[in-house]
Amino acid sequence: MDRLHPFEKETAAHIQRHGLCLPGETILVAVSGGPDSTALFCALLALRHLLGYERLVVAHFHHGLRGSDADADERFVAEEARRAGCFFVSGREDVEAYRKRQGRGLSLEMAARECRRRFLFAERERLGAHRLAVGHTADDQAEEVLLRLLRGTGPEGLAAMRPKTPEGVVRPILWASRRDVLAYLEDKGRGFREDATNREPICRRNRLRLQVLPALERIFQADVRALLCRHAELAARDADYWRSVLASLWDRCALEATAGRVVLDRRIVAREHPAVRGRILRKALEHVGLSWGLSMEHVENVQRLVTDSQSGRAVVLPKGVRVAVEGNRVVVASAGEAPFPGEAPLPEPLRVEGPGEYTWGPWRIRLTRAKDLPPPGPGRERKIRECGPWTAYMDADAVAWPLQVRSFQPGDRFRPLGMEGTKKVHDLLVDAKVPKSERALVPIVTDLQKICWIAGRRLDHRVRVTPETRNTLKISCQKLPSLDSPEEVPIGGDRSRELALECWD
Ligand SMILES: Nc1ncnc2c1ncn2[C@@H]1O[C@H](COP(=O)(O)OP(=O)(O)OP(=O)(O)O)[C@@H](O)[C@H]1O
Repeated sequence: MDRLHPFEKETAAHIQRHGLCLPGETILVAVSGGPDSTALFCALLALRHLLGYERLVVAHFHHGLRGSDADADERFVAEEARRAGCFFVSGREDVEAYRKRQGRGLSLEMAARECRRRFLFAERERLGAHRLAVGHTADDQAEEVLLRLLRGTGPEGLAAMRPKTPEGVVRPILWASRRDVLAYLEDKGRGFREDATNREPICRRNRLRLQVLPALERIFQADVRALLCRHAELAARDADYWRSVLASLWDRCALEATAGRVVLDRRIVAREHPAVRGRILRKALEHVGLSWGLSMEHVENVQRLVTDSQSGRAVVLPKGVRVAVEGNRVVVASAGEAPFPGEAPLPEPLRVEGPGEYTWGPWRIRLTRAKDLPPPGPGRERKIRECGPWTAYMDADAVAWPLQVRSFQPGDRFRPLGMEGTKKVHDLLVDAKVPKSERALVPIVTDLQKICWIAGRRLDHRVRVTPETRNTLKISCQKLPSLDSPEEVPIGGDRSRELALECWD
């Protein structure tokens, strides 16, 4: 122990304090070649005998970005592993291609992270490693706390990165600042690779690191990073407390909990303090798969439903999740599940990659390249005017692919064709007297950015066909016959005129 560097001693203490690894385990160390993960690898190597690991395996992921620099990073890490006598594994994926394929509006940073995680977890599984060690530091933690605070994640989110996660990811140098890391590497005479993009203010995280945190430290004349890390520790302690409170409350109030459906005892939930009620409702929403994309307003709406609404009322949340109150029960149902017995489940969102025929709920949706439109002029205007409310023509070049067909979600807004400002979709449906029970079945066509078309109602201004439009998409919806209403919804109707006139405003 005496021969250990202070950085290594501190890392050993952190590992032991949080129970990050046990003797006899195999650890997969994720090494980018940057200073943090190089220091992590170096410290874990030095602690190998003290902590009694069975094996250290080095994993490196090549993101297919940054050209020859990334090749050199891979060679550097492979060489470090070879010199230390450790087994080395590497993986590679074209992140840009992955991002395009996913079409979820992922940033390059997010796509890189997803690809890297997939690779690291798959390798851990394949090699039977017990832990996956990553080189996050206290500086990364401070950035993460600030990012989450500004994203409005709520108190639990401020716990940010934990030293150890339920999936077996461990962060042995989460205690260390970047300054500690650099001093350690210098003392050990270890080189590392530098990613030049880390020094450019190209994404929010980099801007926080390079501009905001230094400014805050100047203004407050304090170690703001350490204060933010302290917040994370306190928030983690509170989050652990809440977890145990919620577990026992869940046992009392969850009457049923399957993969897509949770039924809670409304009397118990309504009696609780709003802070507890909000958390138990969030837990139920997480249970049916809704953890991201929930705003505070969504949770407030659900709270109000539980405390103030009459039986039979429901609210629709992102991803088509519905919460309904029925007598003394609160039913939380995922998109494919029905909240009330006998009620049709909401259709799952439908991804539309290109022209073709699709089915979404009770609708047949046809998307074609509009070859039937005459060139710009009165003929084209007439054609659009006469297409009826269940068909729309859109400027194909104004659309960010892929399209999606989904139900109305609270907070949905769009700019109806011909209007100056935006309008709430909810208000549009209410004004159009669409019965509440049918609102969720109105097909809403969106692209990667926003709403494009509300079938039967309005097109969004952004995707309208103009005299400059070169490529046009034609989309139409037709209701499939059902046992209750064997008639198909007629195509056409009074709104066709209105729509076409708006088109040329
Ligand atoms: N290309 C990669 N291959 C393997 N592991 C990686 C790679 N990129 C990141 N990691 C792991 O994820 C951790 C956090 O990644 P992040 O991009 O935040 O790196 P960082 O804080 O700049 O660290 P480093 O200085 O090690 O690059 C890294 O410390 C490392 O353990």
